[in-house]
Amino acid sequence: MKLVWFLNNLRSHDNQALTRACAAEHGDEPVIALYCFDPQFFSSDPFGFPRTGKFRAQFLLESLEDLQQQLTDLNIPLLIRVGAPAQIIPELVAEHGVTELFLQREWTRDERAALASLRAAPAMDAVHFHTDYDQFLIHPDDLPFAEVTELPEVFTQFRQVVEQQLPIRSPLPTPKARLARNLTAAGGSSPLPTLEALGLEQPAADPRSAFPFLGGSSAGKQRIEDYFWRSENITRYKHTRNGLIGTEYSSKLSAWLANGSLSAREVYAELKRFEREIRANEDTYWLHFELLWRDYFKYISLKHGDRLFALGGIRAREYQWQLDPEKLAAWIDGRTPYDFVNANMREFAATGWMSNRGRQNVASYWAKELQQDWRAGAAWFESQLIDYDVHSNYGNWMYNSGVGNDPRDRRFNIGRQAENYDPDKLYRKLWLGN
Ligand SMILES: Cc1cc2nc3c(=O)[nH]c(=O)nc-3n(C[C@H](O)[C@H](O)[C@H](O)COP(=O)(O)OP(=O)(O)OC[C@H]3O[C@@H](n4cnc5c(N)ncnc54)[C@H](O)[C@@H]3O)c2cc1C
Repeated sequence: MKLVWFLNNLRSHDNQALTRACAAEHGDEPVIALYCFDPQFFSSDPFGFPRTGKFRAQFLLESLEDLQQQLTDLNIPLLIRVGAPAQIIPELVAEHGVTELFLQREWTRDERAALASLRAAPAMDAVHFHTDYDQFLIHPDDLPFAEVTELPEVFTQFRQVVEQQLPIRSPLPTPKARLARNLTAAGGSSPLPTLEALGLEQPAADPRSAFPFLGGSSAGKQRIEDYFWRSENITRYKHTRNGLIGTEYSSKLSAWLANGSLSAREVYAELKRFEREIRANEDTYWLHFELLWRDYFKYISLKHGDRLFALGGIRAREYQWQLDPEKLAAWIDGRTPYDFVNANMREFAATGWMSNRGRQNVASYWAKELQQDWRAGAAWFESQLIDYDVHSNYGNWMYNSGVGNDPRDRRFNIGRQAENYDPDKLYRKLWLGN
């Protein structure tokens, strides 16, 4: 029996692990799928925040429900388990005679540790692991560097190299459906846990939210349909992307990309099709540009490993960091001297979403103006963000805190940012009232 262990690749299309497991050379051998709610990602972090908060947990449950339906259409059961993979997977191996395991390759600290514990389980000795990088736009094997250590530290240099020389692989098709009897292999699909069972409360819907979308590939594809093809707002993207209010100022694709219900390759392929069939302009190009930022932070994390989480960051810079619990609470609650910071933090607390402009400002305020431990800010984001992605979150936090890859080491003038991006105070009024 073959087991596909789903991580942040929650889709049945353009999925290397699933495609390999279903490949013809393996014949009709049963294929089963698994998602593990790993308790380490639902525990409290060192700053006391739940590592996965209610907004992302809700989005994850919706994504899994959608994935389970997609896999059912392929006659593949999706088993759901709550527990450490190093315990759950060996049990499945022993019970069902699993001989091959297929998964997306991850490299960050906690994901590596989970995999190392799994490999160490005696039951796994006879299991063949197949791992593939599947979260990038540009596959690591296609990079023109012999070693990851040769990757440029500055985004522009990275972009110039990858943009000019490199192919972007086409998305893989969804595998063919298996025989109907495969659907009941290993006892068939299992129900999802509730939010309450995960120790979280149901988030209240806020009508002001800029991210009112559901999780899952179906909703992600619908968002591409709406943002690209129906409204054609993608043709205005570069001019609207610094907006603060509503669903349309930016693509909002990040949350589906983060848990892999959409792949970066498929977004890119759809963008290229739109450019061929409707229009290509500077705005449509800019989405490609931003997807390269996403890849860049993944490569920076691949290059620097656990330095991603170090106080001195990848630059090993020494600042006089402090951590004042009252300042942390005031920042989180939106009670700072800056109404622009407060509006963003209130939006974040109420919805799990914040614009890129907001994220830059509140991070700069926390780390550069207050000089508070940037990792506490990053941890609050990790807890709260619907679109949390370990590479993008810690990479951007380092960048904005002066310990990452910003060659100019900028500090935001928050008063001026508020005037430029919220000149009529509409955004601040929306979240703070009058
Ligand atoms: C402090 C801080 C923390 C952040 N944490 C995360 C995070 O955990 N997860 C996350 O996906 N993004 C993170 N970002 C990056 C960025 O803010 C979001 O990707 C973006 O706001 C998501 O909205 P969108 O999908 O509408 O983006 P768009 O503007 O429509 O961009 C399209 C896509 O490009 C990628 N992208 C855009 N900007 C960036 C960027 N600066 N870094 C990496 N990728 C980018 C995203 O995948 C995004 O979906 C963070 C930024 C900051 C300043």
